[in-house]
Amino acid sequence: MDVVRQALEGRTTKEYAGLALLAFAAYVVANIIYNLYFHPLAKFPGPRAAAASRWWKAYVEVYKGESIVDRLFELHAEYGDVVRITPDELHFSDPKMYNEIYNTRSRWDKDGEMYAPFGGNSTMFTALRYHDAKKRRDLTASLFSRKAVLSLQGSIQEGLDELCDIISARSAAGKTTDLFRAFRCLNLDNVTSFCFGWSLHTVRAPDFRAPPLEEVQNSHGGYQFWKHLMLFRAVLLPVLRLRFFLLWQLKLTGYYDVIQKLKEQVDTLVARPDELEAAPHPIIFHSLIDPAHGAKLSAQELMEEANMFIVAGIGTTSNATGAGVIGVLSNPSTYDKLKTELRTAWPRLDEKPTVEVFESLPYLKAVCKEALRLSHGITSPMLRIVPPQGATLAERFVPGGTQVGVSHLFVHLNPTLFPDPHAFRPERWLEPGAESLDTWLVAFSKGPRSCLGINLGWCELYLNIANLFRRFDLKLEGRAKAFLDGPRARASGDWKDCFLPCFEGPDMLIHTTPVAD
Ligand code: HEM
Repeated sequence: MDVVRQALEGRTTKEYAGLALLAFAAYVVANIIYNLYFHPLAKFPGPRAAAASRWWKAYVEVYKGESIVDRLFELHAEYGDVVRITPDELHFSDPKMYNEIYNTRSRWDKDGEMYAPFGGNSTMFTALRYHDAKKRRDLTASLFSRKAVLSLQGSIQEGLDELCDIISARSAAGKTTDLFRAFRCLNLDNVTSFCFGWSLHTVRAPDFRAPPLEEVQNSHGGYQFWKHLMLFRAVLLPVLRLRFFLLWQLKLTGYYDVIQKLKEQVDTLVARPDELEAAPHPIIFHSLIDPAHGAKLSAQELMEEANMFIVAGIGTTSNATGAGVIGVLSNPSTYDKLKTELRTAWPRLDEKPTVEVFESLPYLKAVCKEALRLSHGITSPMLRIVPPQGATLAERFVPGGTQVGVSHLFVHLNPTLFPDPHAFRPERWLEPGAESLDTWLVAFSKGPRSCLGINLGWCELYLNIANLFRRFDLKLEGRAKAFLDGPRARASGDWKDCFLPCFEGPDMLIHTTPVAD
């Protein structure tokens, strides 16, 4: 210490700054040398720049604006089944590793950096530890059971009826419809009415350009920035929150409408829990607020949990619907088979079948599975932390603390499991032995952190596809947002990986003609 003190004594500010810079440079160099030669993952293959520093991945995702999944396909082709893509992170390409990492036995923590941009770790989705998430999950799980979802299918069908009326009116006026936007609106309305008992009726927005959704869509690009820049996040997130707060105070429209409505509801229910009785059906607040003992979570936690359901529920379901629509329209024989099956099961338009009937239709089911396969659910590798004792993955020992993941694309686009993987081919789910493929449909993920909303997601998807293709003749105008027809060299086609796929391609404009019975 004396040596350090002597070295620092009597220096000018400039010299102090120089020394600090030198110390920092020495730290960076030492860190790089450690990462390359002495780190427990040093023997795993991958680009040297990626092994040296986290900045390589940040460079690809933030500076170059690329999807890491595209790089991962190239890297696995070069280095094999396991690739080190940051000093502490491994990605696996073998679909079998998906089941090793995301399964009911393993209760590995989520990675803090990946989930931090969604705001703290106070919700079920962002809680890093399994036990914390489970406590929250248990509170609302019954609301998302198959029985509960089926009992509320009528309200989802009502929303679809309104959407179909709007599409019919547009068609009568000679307008095409951006079905990607239309279904995002519908899914937002569904999530709020299912979870909170009210709807903003965003399907009524002109051209389905609902301000809350346009804002969410435009803010997706920021995800990679916030994920990587820890320092920025620590300093800027409070500033950003202040901005949100000010905008909200100024009563600007957009996502603040949603937050405002939620806040009014939460404040009312926390103050007067007996008002829950006025809800049209069981909602999440029945589970989170006990009329006898008050709220189980604070008002702030209730708000965050509620907001999380919206974030989790809109993009995923509408992406799957979009992939289904594009997929069916990309092949005339798929279109004809689906229409024929739907017409037989639903002969009179005014007698709408239930979702249980739709679930029994083999071709529709295969279309929905193919839509989920090619929309992927979540596209980023969902990083999990190997527990302290380490684990054996792909026949190699992986030390505790390592971030590991398998992107859904490496399962869904695996050519051995799904030959000609980019093709939308529902028939693959109907061929002999196809039941075994179900294991590899991982759009909702697997294990204890898999999707809580899976029953709602399936129910919406069946109803969306069935109603659209039974009630309208559809024709794609030009090229659409592509899940399927993007350049094959880029696995991601027209989207960028922002946790979910974030679309950059042209609008999904569809000519719709209402059909008579
Ligand atoms: C097709 C539709 C959907 C797909 C493909 C999907 C996919 C997923 C995936 C892959 C996860 C795991 C995320 C991770 O581990 O990082 C997840 C989690 C979750 N999803 Fe979904 N989701 C869909 C619809 C919904 C809906 C409609 C809701 C509810 C409104 C919902 C609520 C949730 C919640 C609460 C979690 C967090 C579970 C936890 O961490 O324990 N999802 N979803």
